[in-house]
Amino acid sequence: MMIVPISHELALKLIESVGWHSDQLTNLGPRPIIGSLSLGTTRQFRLRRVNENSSRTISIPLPHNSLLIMWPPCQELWKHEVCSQNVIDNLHPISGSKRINITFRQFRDEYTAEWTPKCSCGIPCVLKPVMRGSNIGRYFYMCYAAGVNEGQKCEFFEWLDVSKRQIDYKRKYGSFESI
Ligand SMILES: O=C(O)CCC(=O)C(=O)O
Ligand SMILES: [Fe+2]
Repeated sequence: MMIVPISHELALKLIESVGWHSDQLTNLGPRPIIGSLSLGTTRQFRLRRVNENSSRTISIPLPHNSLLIMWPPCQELWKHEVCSQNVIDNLHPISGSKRINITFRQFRDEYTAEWTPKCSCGIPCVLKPVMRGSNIGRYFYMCYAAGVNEGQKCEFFEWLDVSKRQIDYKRKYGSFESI
């Protein structure tokens, strides 16, 4: 059983489709667990590896009342999408062609905006995993623009020290809820 504290985010959305992405780690922290409850019409949830050029994908149908859990390191190693679909032959008796998605995410206390460094452009950085080489498994902060728009970025770089972040948080606020 997993108890979800009320500080955690519940996002309720009408999701027809969402393109290839990994969920941003910046406010979740490394290795998040993300739950996605589907209601209404069935959609295909597709996964592909971040670093593979091949078009190989895994497809998982998300029928009414199903709970998909993205365990770590899903966000680090995989991208996901929810495909739009021809709904003529896939109507739910109540919602028809509509799908409602409730996403459960834990926004960890020590990864709020307060703890996110700002890059040389003056905007909060994004948190990224190292995907190859000797530092694989570590995380670093980089310019937000570099993450979304290669070429228009500053060169800001800062390692995340997970243990130090937890210690700093405890020192400042005295308690630690998100372990
Ligand atoms: O609709 C879903 O099941 C997943 C939605 C999603 O990937 C997201 O909100 O980041
Ligand atoms: Fe997502």
